[in-house]
Amino acid sequence: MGGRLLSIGECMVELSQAGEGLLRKGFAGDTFNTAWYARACLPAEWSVDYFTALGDDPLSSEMLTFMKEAGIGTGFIRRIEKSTPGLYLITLKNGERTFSYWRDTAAAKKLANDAGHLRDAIETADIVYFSGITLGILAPEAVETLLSELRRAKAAGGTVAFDPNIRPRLWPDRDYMLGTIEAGARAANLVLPSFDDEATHFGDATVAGTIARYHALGVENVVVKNGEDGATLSFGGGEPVHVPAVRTARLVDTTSAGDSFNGAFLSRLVRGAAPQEAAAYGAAVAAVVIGHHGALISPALLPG
Ligand SMILES: O=C(O)C(=O)C[C@H](O)[C@H](O)CO
Repeated sequence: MGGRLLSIGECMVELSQAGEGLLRKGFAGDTFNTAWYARACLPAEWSVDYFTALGDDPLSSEMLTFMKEAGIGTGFIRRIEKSTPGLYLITLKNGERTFSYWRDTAAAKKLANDAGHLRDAIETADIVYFSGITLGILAPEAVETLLSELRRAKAAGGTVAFDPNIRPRLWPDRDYMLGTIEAGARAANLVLPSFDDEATHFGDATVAGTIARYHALGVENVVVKNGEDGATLSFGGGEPVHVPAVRTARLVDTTSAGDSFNGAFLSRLVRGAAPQEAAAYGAAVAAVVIGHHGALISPALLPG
């Protein structure tokens, strides 16, 4: 049986290294990356839609075509006059990535300005996915609009999945950032944080500490990703389960490791796989993704 996954956030123009003095242009952004990997891993009976706002410029049109060609639904994407998409550049040091951004005026900042439009998209989805980056690019009123629609979906019995994906540069101050990430988690029933981010920003000493903190906020299901130390899952009050990472033969670029894990994990979970089995698949997909440059790799390279 099929269904519909909706991912909400910002897709940017991505510049990644392509040899001496050359940059490759791609399109990526955390929630879009997750949509991409979910699309690649789900059967055709499932649809995957992306929700954002784009400009009316040629690059926005190119991005839309790219999404459509990947089989991702673009029917809810609004175009905003005289706007352009954001852009980011990946700089690598031993495979570990750093990002530089040009996104302050991106059309995506207006994605949650229309509550009715958000509701139309969210109401018909079986699972909705968003991140701390989605919240970080929005004005406070728009954060509230988005979160209230997500709370509604959760109350109606839907799955709302959230990756805190903490990017301090997006936020005006630390307290607002942490408070808004917590509000995002409370609107969700599945949270997929990365331990290094949580340790750095929330001060968690252990993975168990991260799990306990999200359960204390009322989140039912928590999946903590911890790089090469694997993932720990705590579902519905059961005992936490550890799933090891899959070793990669060559580490090229860690961009999108967590996003691809999320997409592959959700693609199995929504079809009834046990969380542990879904996480093992997420780990296998992420291990392949970090062997290549940029956030998105060809679906043909992914394990089945
Ligand atoms: O950092 C961001 O805002 C991005 O969305 C860029 C990358 O694709 C993303 O961070 C990878 O997780």
